[in-house]
Amino acid sequence: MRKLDTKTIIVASHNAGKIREIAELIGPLGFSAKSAAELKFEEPEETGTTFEENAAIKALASARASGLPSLSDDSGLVIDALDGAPGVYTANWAEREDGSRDFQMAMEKVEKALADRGAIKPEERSCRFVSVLCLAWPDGHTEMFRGEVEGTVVWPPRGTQGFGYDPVFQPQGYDITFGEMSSDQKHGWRPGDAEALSHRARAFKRFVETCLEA
Ligand SMILES: O=c1nc[nH]c2c1ncn2[C@H]1C[C@H](O)[C@@H](COP(=O)(O)OP(=O)(O)OP(=O)(O)O)O1
Ligand SMILES: [Mg+2]
Repeated sequence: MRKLDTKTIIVASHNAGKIREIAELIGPLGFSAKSAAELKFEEPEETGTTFEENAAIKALASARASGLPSLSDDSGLVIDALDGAPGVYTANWAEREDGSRDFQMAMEKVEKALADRGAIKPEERSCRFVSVLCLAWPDGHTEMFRGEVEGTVVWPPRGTQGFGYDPVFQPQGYDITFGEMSSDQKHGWRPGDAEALSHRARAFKRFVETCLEA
């Protein structure tokens, strides 16, 4: 296992919501973070069939382009009643013909798929958000960190905070969705805390414990 040996890190993402969340998580740790989007790096094709493969593709592309350690996130919503869909294809479900994204449409697709399967009761709508963070170095070394948070798909969508599918995801043990949470609440973690809430904060906590702490 390799420790992070620079104070500059590239966030290997083009998703503004994710970049903001990773910047919030990393901020208190004293790193300067720049994103692949800001640096105008080309988006690599996500040809993998697992979160790990896609996370590695993105982190390695950014590490090679920048010459700096790069942290990617590959994430998605895994719904039991849909046999794990949309899973690694969570972003694709939001894609329109012209390549732009529409998450309102994506959430409606999810709801239609669940209704078609007769999944109406909360216990029939169990799901989890998964985040795999990959830290890659320019020499090709990688470290992976996975975080998951269990929850339920709710309908209609609630809340205007967060991004993506947040308005339809209600984490287990809460009566509000990620869309109704402040980002601090959604992370549920600050450096030193023993627990985190979101999939991304849970994976990030592992990254901190593995690559930053002595
Ligand atoms: O906390 C989250 N709250 C709501 N929705 C989320 C979250 N985390 C992932 N998601 C959904 C939306 C995203 O579009 C897709 C991941 O797709 P994924 O390919 O990993 O990310 P992306 O294409 O949006 O950005 P990029 O690949 O440049 O990092 O799952
Ligand atoms: Mg992507």
